[in-house]
Amino acid sequence: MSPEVDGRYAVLGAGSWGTTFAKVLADAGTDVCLWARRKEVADEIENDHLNSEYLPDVMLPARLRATHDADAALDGVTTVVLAIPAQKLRAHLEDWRDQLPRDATVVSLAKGVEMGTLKRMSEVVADAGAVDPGRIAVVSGPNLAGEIAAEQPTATVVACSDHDRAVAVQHACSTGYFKPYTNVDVIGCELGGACKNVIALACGMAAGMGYGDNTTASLITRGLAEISRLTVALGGQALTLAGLAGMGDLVATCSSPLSRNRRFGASLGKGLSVAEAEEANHGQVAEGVKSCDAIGELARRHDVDTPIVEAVSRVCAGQVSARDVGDELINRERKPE
Ligand SMILES: NC(=O)C1=CN([C@@H]2O[C@H](COP(=O)(O)OP(=O)(O)OC[C@H]3O[C@@H](n4cnc5c(N)ncnc54)[C@H](O)[C@@H]3O)[C@@H](O)[C@H]2O)C=CC1
Ligand SMILES: O=C(CO)COP(=O)(O)O
Repeated sequence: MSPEVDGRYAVLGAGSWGTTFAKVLADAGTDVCLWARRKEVADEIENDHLNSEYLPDVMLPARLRATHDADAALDGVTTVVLAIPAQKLRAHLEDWRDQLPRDATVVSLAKGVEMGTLKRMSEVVADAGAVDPGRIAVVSGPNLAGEIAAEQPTATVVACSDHDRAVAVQHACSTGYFKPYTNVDVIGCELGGACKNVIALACGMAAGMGYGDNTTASLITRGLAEISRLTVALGGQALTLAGLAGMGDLVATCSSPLSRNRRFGASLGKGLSVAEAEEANHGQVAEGVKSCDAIGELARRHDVDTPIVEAVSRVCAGQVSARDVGDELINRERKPE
């Protein structure tokens, strides 16, 4: 049975994207409660309609409720939205598994691949949360939280193998500034979101070294080729990557100074160490730094060539400088496009 379009939502995770997505839901008229790991963050959102740490300039809608109590947030919901960093999702889901309502749609916002298991986020949700894959949706697209929180027009993709569930989430998060499309290709949408973070690191490195738009465009386009090959090898659709969750997100993340992954790469390109780059990102997550190894390993296991991902992994592991790896990439074997 498909859920009600106007059901109750819990958003778990009150960082930049969780808070912004909860605002989108509230603005769409959806009944939504946001769970924050820290009590003071929940209290500030509930009482002052502000998340000063992640979105200091944004007044949140009064109808958006917040709590530090996950049980209270999950009570009676039809849809659970997970806005936790990729590598932390499993541990949280194991805690929440028994509280997830049996028929609820579970939506993953995270863009990553789990280290060690090499699982996509929907696979982690199925596994750690004991959720049937037909109930799992992902939201992915060119969605820099700060711009959406400022109500700048943006499109996205809600992907679920159960089209009715995708449509229900689409309706619940449609506003005058946020336009969701549906797709049934969960694999393609997830890989688009996870892999573009790694390509954004590469673009950041190039920018940090002083290179301009030709280098960025070359990395975006060859990155898209890597992501498309991997997606097809894993059973997704190449065409998905021509859409919002592929090219769309690559363009936004690889070009924007707001992207944490691009900023992290720029720090490395300027010669900072990984630890220094982390500090420069003020503790905010740059998912590609962790996911790059898992994506590279996934590609090797499926015999897919991903030279940019491999290059980024080696820089993030401190094995080689961004400049040396750039030279290696440009001097690779010449071949047809
Ligand atoms: N910020 C953005 O523009 C977008 C982010 N995403 C994805 O959404 C996911 C969440 O990202 P953001 O909200 O931006 O991250 P963030 O760094 O802004 O916030 C992370 C949130 O997770 C919470 N959290 C819960 N358990 C945690 C733990 N064990 N360790 C660390 N943090 C924990 C933090 O308290 C915080 O509220 C990521 O996978 C990211 O790639 C996707 C689209 C846009
Ligand atoms: O996923 C994002 C935009 O779509 C956010 O990118 P960053 O995590 O690099 O900021």
